[in-house]
Amino acid sequence: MSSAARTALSVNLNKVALVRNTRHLGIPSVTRAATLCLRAGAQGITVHPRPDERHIRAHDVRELHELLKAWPRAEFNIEGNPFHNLMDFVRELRPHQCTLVPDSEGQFTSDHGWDMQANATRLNPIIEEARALGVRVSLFMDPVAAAMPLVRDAGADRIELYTEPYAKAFGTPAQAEVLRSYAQAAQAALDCGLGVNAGHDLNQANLTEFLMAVPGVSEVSIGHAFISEALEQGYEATTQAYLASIDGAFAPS
Ligand SMILES: CC(=O)[C@@H](O)[C@H](O)COP(=O)(O)O
Ligand SMILES: NCC(=O)COP(=O)(O)O
Repeated sequence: MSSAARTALSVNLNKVALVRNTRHLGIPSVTRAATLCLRAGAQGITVHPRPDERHIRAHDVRELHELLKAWPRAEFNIEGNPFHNLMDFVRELRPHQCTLVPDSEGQFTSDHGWDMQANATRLNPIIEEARALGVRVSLFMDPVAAAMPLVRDAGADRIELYTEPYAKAFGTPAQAEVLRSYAQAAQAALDCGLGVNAGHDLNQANLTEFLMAVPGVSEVSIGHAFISEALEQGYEATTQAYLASIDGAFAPS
């Protein structure tokens, strides 16, 4: 195993809640999904409580916060737009990490990072408030190296690289060039003293090559593919498969 710090797996449970919400029966259970993934070795849980509550609802966030008290080594990451409902959860629950995402209220899914030229000034007090509450702050970002000093100057602790463009390029001739942009953005973030997270459309097929190419990834948050695969393999086997994919990136070459 290389000396590089191992990337943590944070399982995003949005899609468990999405299925749960289609009946008034409370199943599949979000908290049971979290328990099974944590038992299998996942290092964290992520949720994105969108304002329209299409999937994760406020009670899910509170129930997961309570559940995670029994898992002191696991982290709770709450994602959202800080100018919508995210800060209410940050102030009430003080999760280990909040990830600020520039989504509109009705957006189909997250599909871009912050424009720091346009938003750094209004983000700074939000970031300072969350950090004063003891919450690590990560900004959802496109892989643009030149933006990383602006993230640092805004006071954030980490970035989360938005990885859908990589997922789309995976397995195509464009993969190597796209990966270079992620590696350069990650290195620029590290050079600014920022931590590096990554997420969106990562899966068992594309994760290892991403982590082998992109330096210093502290955490990957994975949901849609993970839950899709868990429907077939189960939570335990799926968690173990992702942990093995992460280990594969750090195995001696
Ligand atoms: C920010 C991001 O890329 C994802 O974490 C996001 O949570 C996906 O949201 P949906 O699950 O609503 O597509
Ligand atoms: N921040 C990314 C995340 O939490 C899950 O994204 P996805 O795997 O559902 O695309």
